[in-house]
Amino acid sequence: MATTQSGGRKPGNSTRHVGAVDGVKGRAGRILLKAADNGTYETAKEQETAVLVSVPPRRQSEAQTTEYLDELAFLIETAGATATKRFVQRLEKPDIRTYVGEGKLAEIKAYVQHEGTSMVVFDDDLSPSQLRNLEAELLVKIVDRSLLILDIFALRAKSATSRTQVELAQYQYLLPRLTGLWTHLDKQRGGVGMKGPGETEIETDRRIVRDRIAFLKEKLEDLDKQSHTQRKARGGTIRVALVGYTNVGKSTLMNVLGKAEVFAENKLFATVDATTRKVVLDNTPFLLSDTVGFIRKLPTKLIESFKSTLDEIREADLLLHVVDISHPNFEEQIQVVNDTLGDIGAADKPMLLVFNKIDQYKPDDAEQDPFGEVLDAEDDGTAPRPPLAQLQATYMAKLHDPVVFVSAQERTNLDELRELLGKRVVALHHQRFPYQANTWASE
Ligand SMILES: Nc1nc2c(ncn2[C@@H]2O[C@H](COP(=O)(O)OP(=O)(O)OP(=O)(O)O)[C@@H](O)[C@H]2O)c(=O)[nH]1
Ligand SMILES: [Mg+2]
Repeated sequence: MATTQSGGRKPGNSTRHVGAVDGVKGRAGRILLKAADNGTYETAKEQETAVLVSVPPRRQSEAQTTEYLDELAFLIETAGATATKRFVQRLEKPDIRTYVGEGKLAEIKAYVQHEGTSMVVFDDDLSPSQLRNLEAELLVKIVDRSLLILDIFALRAKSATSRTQVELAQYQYLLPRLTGLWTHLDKQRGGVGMKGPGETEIETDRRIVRDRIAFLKEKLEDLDKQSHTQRKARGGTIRVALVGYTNVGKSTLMNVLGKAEVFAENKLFATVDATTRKVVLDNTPFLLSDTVGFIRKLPTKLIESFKSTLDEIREADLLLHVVDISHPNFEEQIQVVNDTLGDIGAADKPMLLVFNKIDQYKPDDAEQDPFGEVLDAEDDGTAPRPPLAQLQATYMAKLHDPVVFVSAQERTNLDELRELLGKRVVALHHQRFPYQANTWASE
């Protein structure tokens, strides 16, 4: 594994930006864990370590900050490294030069050098100049949120389409960052057997990257035409898409509803490729698609390049919005999903809210039966966790729509979900195809 050691860079591949080496070769490459020359990915022999850094606004609660850092740690773990330390600095906004202030930067540097940490991970996107300054100062791999998410997507993407989509997003991320990343290294290098790239080489690389972006866009258009034709062929059937925050249990639900074998794992972005299965409820067949999960601060370039995967959502007749009720931030996650649906032009779709993982849900009084009485919550800055019955009533009143509480894993209340889903599908079917019988005969 090409790990950049603390305090010094390995000659060779680390003189370029972390994404560049695999990128210029022209395939969606891993960034944190480097691909071997033969194109296979090494399993980490020695785990990479990461320091997490966040600059929350002053008004953000302590609990919220911890939640966000927990999520970042989870992302890092999913990418194959371990978070060993967290640095938080409350600022009105991040420092324009180095994201954190001077004092905090010195603190981080001291820690990284002492511990030999392999990378520093930032819970936001860094500007090209911040990235350059931080690399020059900390002398280890600098990873921002987009780079990290792109890396996980590169790890997960399996189909030709999703691999092309990830690769496109990686190049788009890389392009504006090519310049700075080279120049500061030039200054540091000082000629000890490390002949650095000059401006001409940067220009050449930029051109290669631009060409590659154009090529990938074309390739995606072709792939898109094919999948559009495929989707059109399914024209006479109601389409339902599972949507939701990452790791809420969409694939698990797909497996139990669609009797499919979809990869589900307690890691973020287990699913990057959309999968579709035919399901029959109330004698009405429909197509159920499992889709990629959303996350806060999802890189916009990634959303754009994932257009054809997201078409699965845009073209659906009904969305099954899965929520992990046991997550302390589930309400914000609902909001992130709704906002992202808005961004991709799928905000006004009929939706059924499915609250999953009720087996893991603990109301504030853990002794209490989850469907029991309301109790006062302790004020520790986190939202109170009322009993499920109360939550259900609140959401049903708010949405004027039934909501279902299930455990996909424990198979709890799935009949209720099937009944509700079946009714919606039959209604949509009659609406869409008024002259068509809703039986297998029509298929
Ligand atoms: N306790 C509990 N765990 C569940 C339940 N449903 C799913 N899980 C677990 O949650 C984790 C994530 O499940 P997935 O089905 O992969 O979630 P996903 O929404 O498809 O995630 P991404 O594809 O990463 O967006 C897995 O470890 C599942 O076993 C549930 O009802 N209860
Ligand atoms: Mg999944």
